[in-house]
Amino acid sequence: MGAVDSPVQAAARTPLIALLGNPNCGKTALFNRLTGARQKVANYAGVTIERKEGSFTSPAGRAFRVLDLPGAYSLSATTPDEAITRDVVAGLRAGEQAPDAIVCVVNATNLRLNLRLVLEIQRLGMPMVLALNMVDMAKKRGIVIDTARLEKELGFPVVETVAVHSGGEQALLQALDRMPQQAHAAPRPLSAIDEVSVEETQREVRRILDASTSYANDTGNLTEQIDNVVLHPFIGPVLLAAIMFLVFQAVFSWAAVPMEMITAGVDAIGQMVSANMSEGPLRSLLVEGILGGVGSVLVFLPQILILFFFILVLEDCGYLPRAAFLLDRMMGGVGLSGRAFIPLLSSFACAIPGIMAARTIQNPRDRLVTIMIAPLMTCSARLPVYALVIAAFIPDREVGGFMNLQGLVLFALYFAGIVGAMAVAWIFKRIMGGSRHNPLMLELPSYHWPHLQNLAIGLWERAKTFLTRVGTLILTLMILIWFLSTFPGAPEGATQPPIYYSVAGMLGRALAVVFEPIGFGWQICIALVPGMAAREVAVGALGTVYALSQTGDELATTLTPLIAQSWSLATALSLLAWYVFAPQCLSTLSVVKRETNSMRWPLIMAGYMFALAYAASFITYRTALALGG
Ligand SMILES: Nc1nc2c(ncn2[C@@H]2O[C@H](COP(=O)(O)OP(=O)(O)OP(=O)(O)O)[C@@H](O)[C@H]2O)c(=O)[nH]1
Ligand SMILES: [Mg+2]
Repeated sequence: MGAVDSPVQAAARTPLIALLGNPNCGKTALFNRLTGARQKVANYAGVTIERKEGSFTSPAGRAFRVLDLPGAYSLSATTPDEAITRDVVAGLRAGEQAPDAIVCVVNATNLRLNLRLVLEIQRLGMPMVLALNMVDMAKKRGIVIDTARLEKELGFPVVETVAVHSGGEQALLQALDRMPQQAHAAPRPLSAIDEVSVEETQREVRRILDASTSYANDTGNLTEQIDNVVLHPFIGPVLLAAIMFLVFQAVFSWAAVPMEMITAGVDAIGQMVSANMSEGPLRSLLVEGILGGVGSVLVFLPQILILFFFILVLEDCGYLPRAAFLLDRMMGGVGLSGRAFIPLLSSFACAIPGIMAARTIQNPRDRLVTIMIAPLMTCSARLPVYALVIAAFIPDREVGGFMNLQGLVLFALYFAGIVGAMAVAWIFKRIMGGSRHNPLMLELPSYHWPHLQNLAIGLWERAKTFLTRVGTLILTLMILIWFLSTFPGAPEGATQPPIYYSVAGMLGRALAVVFEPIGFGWQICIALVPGMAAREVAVGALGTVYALSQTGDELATTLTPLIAQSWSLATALSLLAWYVFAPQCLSTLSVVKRETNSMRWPLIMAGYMFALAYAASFITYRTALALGG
């Protein structure tokens, strides 16, 4: 395909428009509104880090393709995600044409900052529309924008949008319909942007604003008042700690009832199947393999959703960049930038989006260190393992009148991951030579109430992802594990349960040679292997392994009491320590390879995490044994 299509070809294809603007101005919300997509929207800069394409049909029946892009402050790109935006707009990406038109999205409450990029883009000489987004907030704040005047000053159409209300995109659709259909010439080269100096651009922004906006009755800024408390040097950190603490308490206390319901449901199905089928391999596959395995993972859905509920609320209301701000000093101490906060926080969901979000970090060395420690943040796939072991070994007791001991232990595990990450970052910086700590430059968005629809979509997407994982990957692995754990059967005169003699049993016993010193018996070792594909599978695998290990008639499908009987406390604690640090996710390693463009870093990552995990488990196990655990 040539870089420039002939006019005939261009007219025949569907026009491509690109949504462009500063970070956090509502591009993705607008994209979702236009296309019905469900891309992630949140109240901080740097949510979108890749181009996303969608399509829609305008009221006049014209088809459009539309691109959502990472936010950028300027097209003289500095971070890897901004570079994506620049290259897409200028048509520099291999095999991709430049967009036919640009929709510049701006935050109407912050035009002074946003217009600079608009003027830069204008120099590229492409057809443009300005979407004055968040006009609802601007009106509330008493900011009056004369759109007709703004349109005249800029020389291209200006429309008002509210990306979070249904119908808030109508004016934009109409403007797109009014755009001429014929193809335009290719954009001017990017160097056109630098033809006018930054100072000159800034003067122009001021002139346009003076002509078109006024502040009728600025009611005093609520966001500033909230920030006086939230960013207070003493109250701020205390509040942050309190919020984190509350989250972990809630994960345990709120989830109890729905978890019991799921367990009861799975048990009921298991009993029904047992009662209606005759004893044999098929019944074993269904009850111990599938229900025992999948059921023991499924039960963690409520806890995962509660954790995500809090993360989504914090993301949507605008608190996250404040937390980054509060922790900047502390992170600077180990040579990380405050910018690393959001990638690291995302890693609590899953290290993969976290590692990708590190693209928003400008300094390559800072970015690399952030990537290397991201998997030490406790991802949600570890939650089932933690929760299982905690439920089996830590009594459900109140401490100090208001804290729950189990929640406290969970908090400690998350904390251990964070402390480990900080220590590793410090060492990496020592080895690689640290860069100077630059003060954090981060835009603090206005607070707003979380949008219920965003929350609902976010939770629904989470539930769907989890259930799909359970229904596909985990189910498949569980069936595989059942087969490996069942065949070949026990020999004549066997003294152990049949699984001991199976393929999985043999593998487990071989691995146990390595893991015996940290307290893992062959049954745990069996579970560690499939846990590499998906951490939660370890729980399911334990479910199957212990169900099959039981002798006698009494078959329980509930794993908690089984492991409580079979493990010592020292083994349980050692397994927890293992899960805090061990590299157990092949997809993470492959994303690291992609993001760093080398095999070296994923190998180093796997190596250091394995060493760290073994050391931590060894110390934990030996200490616990010495103390009589
Ligand atoms: N009140 C109001 N809030 C909005 C509007 N548009 C977006 N938001 C909110 O603004 C925040 C940012 O929205 P996003 O769509 O994620 O912004 P973005 O421009 O894609 O941000 P990046 O991907 O980080 O560049 C979210 O919390 C949205 O809910 C609007 O028109 N009015
Ligand atoms: Mg976005």
